[in-house]
Amino acid sequence: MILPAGRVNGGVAPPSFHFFTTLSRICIMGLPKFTRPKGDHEELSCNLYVANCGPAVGLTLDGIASAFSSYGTVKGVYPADESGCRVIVSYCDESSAQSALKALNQNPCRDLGGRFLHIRYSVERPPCQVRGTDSVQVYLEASELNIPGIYLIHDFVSAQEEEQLLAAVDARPWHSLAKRRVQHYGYEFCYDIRNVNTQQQLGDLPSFVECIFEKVPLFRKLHEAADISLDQLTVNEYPTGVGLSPHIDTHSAFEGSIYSLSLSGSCIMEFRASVGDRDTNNSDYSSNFVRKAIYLPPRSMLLLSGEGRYAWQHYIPHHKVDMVKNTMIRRSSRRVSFTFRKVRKGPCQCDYPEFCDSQKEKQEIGSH
Ligand SMILES: O=C(O)CCC(=O)C(=O)O
Ligand SMILES: [Fe+2]
Repeated sequence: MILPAGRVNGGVAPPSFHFFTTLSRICIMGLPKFTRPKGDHEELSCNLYVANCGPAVGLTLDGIASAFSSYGTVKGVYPADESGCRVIVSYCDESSAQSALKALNQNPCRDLGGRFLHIRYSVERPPCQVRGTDSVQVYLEASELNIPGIYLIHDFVSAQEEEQLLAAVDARPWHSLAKRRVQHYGYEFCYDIRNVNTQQQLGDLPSFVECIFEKVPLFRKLHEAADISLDQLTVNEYPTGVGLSPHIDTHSAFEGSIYSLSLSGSCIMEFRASVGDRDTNNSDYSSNFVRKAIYLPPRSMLLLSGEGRYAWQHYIPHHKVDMVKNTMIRRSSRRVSFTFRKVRKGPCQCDYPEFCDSQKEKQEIGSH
């Protein structure tokens, strides 16, 4: 089923929705109006910045509000950022905030399971940040992204198929990378050269992926080249909060269509493309890039093709909580993705030479 805009995960609340809140009252573009003070600034305020506290450490915003209400009337509790472990507690008056800070800062909080809180008076976020320099609009539908060649189908596999696919990979050996685990089928992907060794075939893709292949033609309605034969599979297992650095899958390694199925947990995937002059000394994610993001719920299948595959970098931010349409979605204990690709046998001849290692190589040889 392809999901209509405005619903998350088929309208069914995933477990992480226990931890969501509406931020629109105090947020602009997803960033709260109040933030952590810089240095040792200690000016009395009705708003407290509370660290080591929030949905990512198992506390609900309601539970936090209730614990802080012992010291005065709490107007609201809001995520301070996307980490899920820092909140703003807003009181009606400064004296309540002062009492709470004195009682709870660096002390175990009995009403929050004995948790040690780190509390400061909060300050107003500078106006440039309130405008949201680091926030990026997260869409639910690929069509809203407006990047040619990117498609998403929700509920691509059933909950039962998801369970079977996870059981199948969990019964096989994982290979540990620094922050996540992987399995490779068909051909091994070598991270040091960001390419595959085409001389070394690992065998056919395993039979447990047949239920996925049967449904790939569903993409034909969206994209005419959808029935390409895929021969390489990388399974990634990301623990909570682990993401993936910005990259374009090497053109010379894989052909045009890349499919990625999300299982077990959700994440947001961001896309970025450089605009104007690129400042090579500035590696800041938000500088000189146009950025867009899409929410990938469990059981959804993403297709990267054309411009979206060849010219846009994709990556998964390292967040424990994703902000989606003013809703906080806590990442679950793991996300497992199945990325299917077709190994390229000759050089890439795409229309994006600027991003193409095959065509750059040719230019370099030509200029010698
Ligand atoms: O986990 C995903 O969905 C994406 C993986 C990916 O981009 C890659 O392996 O190149
Ligand atoms: Fe990728």
